Amino acid sequence: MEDQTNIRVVCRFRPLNDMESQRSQVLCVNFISDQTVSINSQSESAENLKFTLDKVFSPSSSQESVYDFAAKPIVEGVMQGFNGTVFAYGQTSSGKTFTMTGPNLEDPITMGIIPRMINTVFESIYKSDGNTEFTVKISYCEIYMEKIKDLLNPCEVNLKIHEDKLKGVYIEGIKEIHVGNDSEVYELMKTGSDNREVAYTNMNAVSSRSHSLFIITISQTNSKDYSAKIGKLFLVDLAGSEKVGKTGAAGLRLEEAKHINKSLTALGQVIFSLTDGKSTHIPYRDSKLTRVLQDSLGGNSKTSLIVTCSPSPYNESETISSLRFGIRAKTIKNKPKINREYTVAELKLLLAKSKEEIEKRDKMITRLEEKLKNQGDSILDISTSFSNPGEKIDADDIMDEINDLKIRLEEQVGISNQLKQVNDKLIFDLAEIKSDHAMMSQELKDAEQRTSFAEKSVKEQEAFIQKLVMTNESLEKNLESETENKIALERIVSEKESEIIQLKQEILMKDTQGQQKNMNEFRISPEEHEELKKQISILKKELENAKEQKKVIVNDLMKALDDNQQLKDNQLSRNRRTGVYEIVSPEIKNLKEENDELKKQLRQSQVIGNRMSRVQESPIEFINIKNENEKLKLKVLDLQKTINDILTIKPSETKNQENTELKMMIEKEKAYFEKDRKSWEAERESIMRDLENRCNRVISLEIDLDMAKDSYRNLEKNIGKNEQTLIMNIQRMDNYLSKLTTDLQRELIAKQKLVNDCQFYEKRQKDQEEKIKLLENECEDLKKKEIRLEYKLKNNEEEAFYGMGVKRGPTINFGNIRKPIKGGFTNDMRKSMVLGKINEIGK
Ligand SMILES: Nc1ncnc2c1ncn2[C@@H]1O[C@H](COP(=O)(O)OP(=O)(O)OP(=O)(O)O)[C@@H](O)[C@H]1O
Repeated sequence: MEDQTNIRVVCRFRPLNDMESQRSQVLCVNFISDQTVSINSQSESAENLKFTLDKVFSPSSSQESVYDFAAKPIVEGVMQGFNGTVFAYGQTSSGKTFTMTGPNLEDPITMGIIPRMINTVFESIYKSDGNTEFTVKISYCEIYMEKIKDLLNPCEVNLKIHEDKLKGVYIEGIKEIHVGNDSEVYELMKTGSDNREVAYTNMNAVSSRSHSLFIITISQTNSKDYSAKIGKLFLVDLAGSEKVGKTGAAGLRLEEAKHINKSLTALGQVIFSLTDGKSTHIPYRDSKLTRVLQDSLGGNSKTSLIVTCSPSPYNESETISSLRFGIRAKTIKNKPKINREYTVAELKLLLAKSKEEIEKRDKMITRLEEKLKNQGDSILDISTSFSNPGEKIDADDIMDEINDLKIRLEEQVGISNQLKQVNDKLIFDLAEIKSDHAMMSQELKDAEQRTSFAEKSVKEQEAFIQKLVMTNESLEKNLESETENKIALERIVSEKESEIIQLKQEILMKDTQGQQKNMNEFRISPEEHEELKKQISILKKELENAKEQKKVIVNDLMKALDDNQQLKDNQLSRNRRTGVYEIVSPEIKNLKEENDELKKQLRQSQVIGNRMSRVQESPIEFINIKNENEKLKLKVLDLQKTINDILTIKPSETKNQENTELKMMIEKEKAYFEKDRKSWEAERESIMRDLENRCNRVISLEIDLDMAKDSYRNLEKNIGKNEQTLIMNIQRMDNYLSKLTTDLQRELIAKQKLVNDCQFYEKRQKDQEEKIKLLENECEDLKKKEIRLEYKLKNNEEEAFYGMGVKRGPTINFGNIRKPIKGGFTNDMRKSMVLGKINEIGK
């Protein structure tokens, strides 16, 4: 018979909060003892409001003390393979979340029941002997508006509840996460809490609008005797029972409140039905909450209920109703049992016992048979002794013997039933193993497929890498040719620059002050240089021509001057004769002097003419000539003026004729001078024009040069840019290559892992196959044994009923059990073990 235990119910009062203290500092509660509390109320008598629970915690109680009393025994039970539940019930803001979770998960003082339980679980695991393998799985969900949402997989918002013979009540499809230490659990708690539905209400700044369920599943496997246990722990933080008026709920909050109150009413109904002693139907299915808590309330679970209360008179009625709820729940009886599997040793013992019993029965049967033979067919002679043939026996002895046989028969039936159960279980395990086998074969196939995919992708990547390497090579070639181009260009540019420097030097040599503005940057191309040379030679030629012309002019002028001199001499002699000489002699003298000067200057101009031939070498010469020309021009003008002045002198009548002749001569001279001057002027202008052209040409060449320089700079920049782009491309290619290499390595590792997995699965599969074979053999043996047993039992029954002389079938020999019976594992455990192994391989 299963042991029944009551739900452990405690209540916890929190301190007054700010709002309550402002209303009244007085408490509505009297702590009579550590198990009894009474509420002061105007409406009801104190006696009615006295509540005795398993424990009462005052506002000063610590988190640790609540845990030690209300939760620690539950978690200890879970470690032994029991199911356990701790749930907090109370009005909104009464301290349910504070008690269950606590304000800080990792603070040893304020941490609530859930983190403390996790600590205890892991401590127990660490302390356990090395023969037991544990797995711890966490699930976390909430029931919000009658829908179950997976808090560790928030996209699942409407999970379904199912029930099954082996698993009991469970939430289908809920995410179960394996954990290895308490920090991992805290992380999951935080993640889950972030996904919870909470809201601000008038009563609580962070009020839970849903019931939360934190589920810890602890599986244990003993590696020595293969016994296995599974304990499931439900930690439930209910949404607050609340008065809509007080919380100020409206809209969505009101809808939430309606659902909360509805599910809490259903919980109350379940508790009422469980405890009224009359109900045959327990309305677990009325709400998701009661359905999930089915095992915790009246089922296979050790359960604690923590009723949280406010000590303020303002919440007096809610406190009373919560305590009444607790009192009612206290009478619920649960039937917790260890969720375990038979060990091999236990099964062996069971079989050995059966074997022994069967042998005993066989002996008895033989003896009875012998007796029957000795006694003949008369079954009426019951005075025959069983033990000593021939001796008269007592009828009471025979009746005792028959009773004894009956008891043994019952025992045999019990053993047979047990064996039947074991057999059923083995058949079930066999089916599971077969399905596992199929699953693993599928996984193996998948793994093989993945391996072939991986190999294919590795090949593709290798081809791609090959392609990239080729691209890289061609890019490198391009870069090389670009670099060569660049070097060639640089060479050309440097040649040009040296030419330009040369030209610059040449031009600098020709540079004149004032005419040349800023020739520092002067650079021309060789073509332009050639062009310039050509122009200079043309200029030279022109200059030669001009020189020739000038020579002619100078000769003419010299001749004219000689003629003039002669004329003057004649005039002088004539004047001497006529007495005019005295008058004009100073002017004539001056004129002569001027004439001499002019001659001198003309000679000089010949020198200048020669210098002009060198003008192409230096514009300075040209300027000098120009200046001298200007001076000469001025002198000619002066001379002209003097001649004019002389001509304007009114001589005596006798002189008039000579004067006229002189005038004519002077006019003639003047005409020569004028002609000469004009030709000089023309020559000067042509030189000036030429110079101007050359300057313009130089400027245009300078502009062209600047443009060439710009395009060179652009070219250089572009080359730089191209080079940079190429370098970047190469770097990118390098990076991509190294990434691909890493990917390849990763793929290879994954492939290796897959191969390992495959090997592991293959091995596992072989093991499973062996196990299946073993189990099948064992099944066969058991079946045979069962048949034999049934047969024997039937015989015994018949024998006992009819006495001796009953016809019996042939005797079946019992075969020895050849191999020990190994306890099977549940599917969950097997999976978790596999996962554990995979994780190990992964590490
Ligand atoms: N025992 C306690 N000691 C100190 N402070 C407490 C205690 N219990 C609750 N509190 C404080 O009271 C406030 C409400 O508590 P909590 O949120 O745990 O209430 P609740 O019952 O979970 O409310 P709801 O149902 O609205 O979610 C919080 O600020 C909490 O820190």
